[in-house]
Parts: sequence; structure tokens; C-alpha cells
Amino acid sequence: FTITEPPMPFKWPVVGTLPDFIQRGGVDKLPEIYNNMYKEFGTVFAMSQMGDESLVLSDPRAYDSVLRAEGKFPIGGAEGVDTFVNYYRDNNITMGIKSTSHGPEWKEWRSQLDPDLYVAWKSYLPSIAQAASQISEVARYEISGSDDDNSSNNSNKKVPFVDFVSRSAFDMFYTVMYGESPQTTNSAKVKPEDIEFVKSAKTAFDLTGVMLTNPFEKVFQTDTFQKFNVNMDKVMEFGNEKAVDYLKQVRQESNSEVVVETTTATAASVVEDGEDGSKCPVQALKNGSNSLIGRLANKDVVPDDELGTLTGPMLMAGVDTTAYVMSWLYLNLASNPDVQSKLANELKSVLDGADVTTAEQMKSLPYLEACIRESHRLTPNSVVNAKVLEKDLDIAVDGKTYRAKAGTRICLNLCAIPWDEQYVDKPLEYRPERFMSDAIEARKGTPSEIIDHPGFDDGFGRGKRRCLGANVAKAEIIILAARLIQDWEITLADPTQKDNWVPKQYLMLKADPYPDMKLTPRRQ
Ligand code: HEM
Repeated sequence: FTITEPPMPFKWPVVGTLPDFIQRGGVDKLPEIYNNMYKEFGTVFAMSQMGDESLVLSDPRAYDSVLRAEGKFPIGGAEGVDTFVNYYRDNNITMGIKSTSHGPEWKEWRSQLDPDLYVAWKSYLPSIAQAASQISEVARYEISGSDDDNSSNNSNKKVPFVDFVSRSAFDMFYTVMYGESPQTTNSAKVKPEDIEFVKSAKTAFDLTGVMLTNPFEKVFQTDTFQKFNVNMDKVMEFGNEKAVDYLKQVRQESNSEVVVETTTATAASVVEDGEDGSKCPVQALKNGSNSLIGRLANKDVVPDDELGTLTGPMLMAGVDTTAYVMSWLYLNLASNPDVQSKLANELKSVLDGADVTTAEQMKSLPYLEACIRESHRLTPNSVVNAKVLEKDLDIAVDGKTYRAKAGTRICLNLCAIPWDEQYVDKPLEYRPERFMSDAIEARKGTPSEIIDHPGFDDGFGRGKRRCLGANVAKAEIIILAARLIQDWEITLADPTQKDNWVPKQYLMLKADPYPDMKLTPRRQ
């Protein structure tokens, strides 16, 4: 077979295709650029920015061949975020370093964590549901500053909706890690240091996005770079202190009260002990089975001092990511009241006010699942899914073969086929019905079935480096949406602001500006 050179914009010496990228609108127009280049060049095109080579594939079947070629230690998407990688190396954050490498140390790290997070996700559902219920209870008061919609006194206004969503993500994921919610969404209960953490994590995340898309910030160690480091220091310090305090507390408790075998553990943890093949040691930490850190400490697979370096990076990875996805979902639901009413009806008829606490309940909500899936199609949290090749690879697409060298970033373009009217009817409309089983069935055997390819399902990546928190994050998104939409009708505070935002690139895509929301009780 012959090797085809992928089409690409004009490539200059040193800067490569960067001038073309800037001319097309640069970072601020990222989704548009990837969509337009697909229209101009077709399902395969290349980009080259300052020596950073990318091959962009818009057909997920071609991306599958990259996944099939994954070796024992594939390079993870997180490794591409070199601001984090460098920070972890410079500051010797052991668990951060392991998570962003691709040798045996990554494998060891992953096998230490997978059983108690990726596999054991179901055991955390009841505590996530409890955190979600506490979040929903205070939602309207915290967002509008009043429990009375007719109150004209808005001076007490507290948290913008999008920040409330970030705090919700923190409350839920912290609950997974430590077994109870810090309730940062509740102004009467929040601890200032927890709010400080959410702010620092969010700032570090956003600044990472700025530096990734503008390498000069790093090279010249600008204010952005310094600010990033200060915020990362705060995140790591917080993580370390929390882990140390927690371990001290639970070890004291377990000394005074020895818990014998799993018979005293929660029902959920007993189920998971079977599922992941693990056994609680005889002298388990009290309540350890309710939280990720407790479970890891119980098993003694991660030394205590390494647990400290795990907490900061995990809270970072697990908070703003989930918040981005949830904020898109609520924006789509608020912008499409008919969809939201239909969702509220499904929730009422299936749950009748109850919380989602089991995997079976999660599966019994097809319309909610379709709302989340459609939100990812229309407003993905990232322009691409990406992998860096470990070795040279030939990729066959539509009868042509493209050769990609080791080190090339292979991207699956999420802003092309999912927005193409050739495959999707009225692609710019939010219509979850397209992902209901009858619609999926009707697409089978037609070109449109490509939008049901697993590569387009969610934003967690695929293959051996699929997101460690994928199952828990998905559960958090479903559980909180089920609770909030049962309790509240979420509408745009100012309906004229519908569609008055653009998707803007930070570390991921965010609606900018994110509109204010209004919550009205549903149960009255
Ligand atoms: C909706 C929320 C989330 C999204 C969209 C997301 C997305 C991603 C993506 C795209 C990757 C790279 C996958 C690849 O290399 O192919 C990743 C990796 C990772 N994520 Fe998430 N993530 C989310 C939530 C979380 C949570 C809750 C955690 C908490 C543990 C987490 C921890 C990680 C870690 C540790 C990795 C590196 C895994 C590895 O390289 O083996 N993420 N995530």
C-alpha cells in the first residue's frame, strides 16, 4: 500500500501551522476551527505547532486502530498537560508523578487505585446521594440569596450558579474520598479552607488551560505561571493536611475500637469486597470501607506518606472536570424547558422523590442518560480526545493509509461528525430523543449510526488510560441531576441570555459568560 500524506494548512519552518491557526481565530475559536478544518480537509488532517505534531481524525473507527495498537504502558492524555507533569516532578509529588508517567510505575499506581475506585464505584453511591441531597436542600437559597422568589431583596445574593456547581462537584468527590461531605455548598456549614481549596483548584485548572494554549506563559515564567504554582502549592498542602488528619483520626479510632472482619462493614462494601476480589484486613479502620482513602489505608497498599501526595492530585482531577460536564448539562436543560419538563416527568415516575442510590436506578432513567449523552454531543467538555503514540503507526481511513510517527498526538475530533447535518438532524439543537433506544435502533445500518460509536459516548477517554474516576464521575452527574431536577425547575435568570455565550477553552471548554440561573420549587 502507499502512504498518503495527510492534508494540512501551510507549514512554516519552526512555527509550523501556527500562523494558520492564529489566522483562523486561535484558542478563542477552538471548536469552530476543528469543525471548519473537518469541512475543508475531510476526516483526516494534520497540524504542527512549534514542533508539536498532531493528526486529527474525525472518524472514531479510525481512532479505534490507535487504541488497538496500545502497548503495555500507553501514554496517558493527562501526560499531555505538562504544566501538571512539571509541577509534580519539580515538587516530588510521588502519586502525581506516577499518574502522569507511562512505565511500570504508572501500572503499579493504577492497580493500587483501580479496585477501590474504578471497580468499586457502586459502593459510593449512597454517600454521593446523601451529599447530593444536602446540596439540593440549600441550592435555591445559596444561588438566589433568598428562599422566597418574590423577594426583591437580592443584596444577599451569594454564589453564581456555575460556582455552586463546582462546589457541588467538590462536595461529592470529597465524600467519595473521605466518606462525608464538607458541605461547601452550604454557607452556614462551609469551612473557609475548603472554599479556598475549591478556588485554588479551579484557578490552577483554568491557568493550566491558558498556559497549554500559550506556551510563552511558561517559557517566560509570567505572572500566570507564578500564580499557577501558588495555587498548586495550596492544593497540595490542603490535600496533604487532609490525608494526615484523616489517617490520624481513623487510626486513633481503630486503636480504641477494633473492627472485626467485613461483617461490621456496610452492605455496599460487602458487595464490593466480592466484586474486586479484595478482602478487608481483620483490623480494619473504623468506617474505612466507606471512603476511598479509608479503603486504601485499610489494605495498606499505599503507604501513609504517599496517601498525602495522592489526595491533592486526585481532588484536582476529580472536581473541576465533573463541574465542567455538569455545568453544560444544566445550561442545556435550562435553555430547553420542554426537555427539562420531560426529564422531570421521567424522574417523578421512576423515582417518585427518592434519591438514586443504586446502579439499577441509574439504568432505569434512559431519558436522563440521553440528556447527558446529548449534552456531550452538542457541548463536549473538550474539543478532542487525544492520545500520544508510543511507536510509529499506520492508520487506514477510507482506503488510504496515513503514517504517524511515535510522539504524534492523535486526536479524535468531537466537533466534526457529531455536529454534521449529514449524520445528525438539526445538529445545533439539543434533542436528547436522538439517544433514546428507538432512535438508536432506527439509525442502525445507516451512515448516521456513526454517532452511536463508543468513541462519542463520553469525555472520559478510552483504552487502558481511560479516566480512573469515570464511573464515579458519571454516577455523581446522574445522582445530582436526578436530585436537583426533582426538587427544582432550573431556568435562565434572564431568558434573553439564551445562547448568549460562546464555548471558551480553559483546560476544557466552558460556556463564557455562564448565565445566571433561577431555581423554582417543583414539589409545590
Ligand atoms: C466528568 C468528569 C471527568 C472527565 C470528563 C475526565 C476526563 C478524563 C480524560 C479525558 C482523561 C484522559 C484519558 C486518556 O488518557 O485517554 C482522564 C484521566 C484521568 N482522570 Fe479523569 N475525568 C473526569 C473525572 C475524574 C475524576 C472524578 C477523577 C478522580 C479520581 C479523575 C481522575 C483521573 C485520573 C487520575 C486520570 C489519569 C488516568 C491514567 O492516565 O491512567 N477524573 N480523565
